[in-house]
Amino acid sequence: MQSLAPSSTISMKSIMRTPSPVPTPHRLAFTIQSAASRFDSASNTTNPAVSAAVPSTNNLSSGGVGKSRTDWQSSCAILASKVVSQQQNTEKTGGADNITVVNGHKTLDLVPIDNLPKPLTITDLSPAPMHGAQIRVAYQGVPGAYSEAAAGKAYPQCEAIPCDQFEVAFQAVELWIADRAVLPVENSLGGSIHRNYDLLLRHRLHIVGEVQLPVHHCLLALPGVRKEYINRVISHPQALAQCELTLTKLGLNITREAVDDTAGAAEFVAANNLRDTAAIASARAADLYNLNILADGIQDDSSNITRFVMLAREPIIPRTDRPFKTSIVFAHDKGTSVLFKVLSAFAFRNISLTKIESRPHRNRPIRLVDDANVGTAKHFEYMFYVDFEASMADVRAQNALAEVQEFTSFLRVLGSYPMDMTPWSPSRED
Ligand SMILES: O=C(O)C(=O)C[C@]1(C(=O)O)C=C[C@@H](O)C=C1
Repeated sequence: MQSLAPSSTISMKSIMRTPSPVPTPHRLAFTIQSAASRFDSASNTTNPAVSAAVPSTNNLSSGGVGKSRTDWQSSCAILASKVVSQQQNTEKTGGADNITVVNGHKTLDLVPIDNLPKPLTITDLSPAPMHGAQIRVAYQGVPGAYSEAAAGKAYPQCEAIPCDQFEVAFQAVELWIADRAVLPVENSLGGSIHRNYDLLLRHRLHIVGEVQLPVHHCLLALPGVRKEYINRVISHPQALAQCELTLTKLGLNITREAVDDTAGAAEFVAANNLRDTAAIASARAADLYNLNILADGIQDDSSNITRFVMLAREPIIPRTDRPFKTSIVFAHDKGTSVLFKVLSAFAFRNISLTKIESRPHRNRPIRLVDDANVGTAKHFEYMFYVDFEASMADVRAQNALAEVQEFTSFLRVLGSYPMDMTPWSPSRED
C-alpha cells in the first residue's frame, strides 16, 4: 500500500476546485456543498442495463424497494444475479422470446444498440479500478490510523487517501476522487460506530466487502516524557473506550479528550510539543510522528477487533461459491411483532444473522398514539440494520427478503459481499 505522507493531507475545498477527478496528495476535508446532491443531478438517469434486467412484476422492484433511485441501485446486485439465472434458463429453453417474458416487455427492441449492457467479466468481481491505475482508497484519519491499516488489508496495493471526516470519505468516492472508501462500523469492545450506519443510509454507496482488523493500542508520548508527567490522554473516542480500564490500572485516571482519530492525536502531541499529554494510537503512528511507546497493548482485551466495510459506487455481483454476507436496512410503520416476523424470515430458512443495530428514524423519529382515556403514547421509530450470512445470489436470501418486504415500509440492500475469512489471530497488525 502506498500511503500519502503525513504532511500531505488535502482539503475537500481543494477537491471542489479541482476540475477533473484526479487523486490529490492532501487530506480531504469537509465541504458545505452536498456531494450526494451533485452526484445525483449529474447521473439521475435510469441505467438501461438495469431496467432491462428488472422483471416488471418482481417483488423487489415494487413497494419499499425500488421506489427511489437509491433503492433501485441497491437492488441491482440482486436483480443482476436473478437475470443471470434467468438468462441461463433462457439459453436452455432457447430464444429471445423467453427474455421478453422475463423482462415483461420487448426490451430488446427498445434498447439502443450502443446502450446494450456489457457482458460481465471476471474484472467485475475484482477490486481493480476501472481507470487501470492503482486503486485509490479513502479513509477517515491521517497516516498511522487503523483505518489506513484496514485500507491496506483490503487493498494491499492501494493508494490510501486520508480524509478528515467519514462524510468526506463517502464524498470522495461519489465524486470519483477515490475508488473505494474503507470505514469502521463496529468494534468488539466499543460497539457500533453509529455515525457510519447513519451515513450508509444518507449516501448511495454499496458495501462491496469487509475486513476485520485486530486493534493493538499503544500509549505514546514525546521522547523523554515519563508516565508521571502526563495529565491528559487524547485519542479517538473508540480508542479511549477500548482502553478505559487499562488506563485506570496504569494510574492514568486523568483527563481524557476525544479527537478525530488515533494517529491525529499522535500527530497533535508531536506537532505541539506537548510534554503533559499522551496519545493512544498504533505503533506505526509512533514511528511516523517520532513518539515513544510508554505502554504497549493497552486495549482492555487482547481480542480487540474492529470491523470495517469497503464501499464503492457500484455493487458487486453476488456469488455462491464462497461465504457471503448481506447487509440490509429496513423500517416499518404498522403491524405488530414486525421485528419478530422479519427475523423469522431468516430463521426459517436457516440463515444466521451476524448483527442487528437500530438507529433513530430521522425522517419520522416519533409516532404518536392518542387514546382519549389515557393520553398520548410516544413511540420512538427506528431504522433496523441487519447483517446476515447469505449471498443475494442464494435463493433463500431472495425469498427471505421478498417476505421481509411484506412487513416493512422501507427496505434497502446495502450490499452483498464476501465475508472476511482471515484466520483468527489477536496479534498486532498495526
Ligand atoms: O482513529 C483511528 O485510527 C481509526 O481508524 C478509527 C477507529 C474507529 O473509528 O473505531 C478505528 C479502529 C479503532 O477501533 C479505533 C478507532
